[in-house]
Amino acid sequence: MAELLEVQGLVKRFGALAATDHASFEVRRGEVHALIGPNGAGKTTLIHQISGALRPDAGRVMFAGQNLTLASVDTHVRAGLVRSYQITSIFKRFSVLDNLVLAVLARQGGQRSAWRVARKDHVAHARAEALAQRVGLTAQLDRAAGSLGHGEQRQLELGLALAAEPRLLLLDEPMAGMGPDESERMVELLQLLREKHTLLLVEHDMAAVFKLADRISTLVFGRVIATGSPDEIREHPEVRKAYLGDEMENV
Ligand SMILES: Nc1ncnc2c1ncn2[C@@H]1O[C@H](COP(=O)(O)OP(=O)(O)OP(=O)(O)O)[C@@H](O)[C@H]1O
Repeated sequence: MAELLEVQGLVKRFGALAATDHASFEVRRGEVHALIGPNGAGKTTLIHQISGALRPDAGRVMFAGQNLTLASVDTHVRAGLVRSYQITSIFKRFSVLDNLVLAVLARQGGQRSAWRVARKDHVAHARAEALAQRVGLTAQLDRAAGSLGHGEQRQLELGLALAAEPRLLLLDEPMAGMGPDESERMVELLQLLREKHTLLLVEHDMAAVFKLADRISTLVFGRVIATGSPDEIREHPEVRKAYLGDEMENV
């Protein structure tokens, strides 16, 4: 089966407002899938439901054949569905290396004997260094995480998410608050990550989305009105009308 994630008719109501209103789309194994839409369309609410942070009122989340609709965030992470960009997960006074080591150890779970702990520590350090290299932070290993620039902190968050060995990585606005250089570096990094991971990203930076995505889903008023290739989405009359008029001029 090509689909890794199937989002089926997700509904989330806040009082009278349906923030997601029977939203459905699928993410295929190995693709970069972008979720776009105007402010308030329900993108974050949808990502929260997919990652397990928010319980849907109706609908289903199927991941690799497993029904995760009502499962906890931990269960999602164990299944390989991991959300990045949780700035709180960085220990700002700890070094980059220590942050990554902790993330690797958290993934490995508890072991008892001192010999095992020592051996695990050695392996964890090696993994942490490899992760730092994957996210472009090898030169920053000993720096306190809180002293990193904004873009570098986002790189570290990616490294922390990768420590969980995700099959699907959810990225909520990875370019937010970045200048053009930092954005470009993040696009390059995501291009590298796509070789090993399926990515689902919510992003307002349309240049980045159209550069990276294999397929794009457009959310308007809580519903997915179109899913398609970048060319199909660019030309889609409803998408242009609802969202992309101004945003699309340069893509
Ligand atoms: N906890 C909440 N309680 C009440 N209303 C909420 C809550 N969370 C979101 N909403 C509302 O649900 C709608 C969808 O919000 P959401 O943040 O999911 O949209 P979004 O597409 O991510 O927007 P943006 O692009 O601006 O981040 C909005 O009208 C928002 O005000």
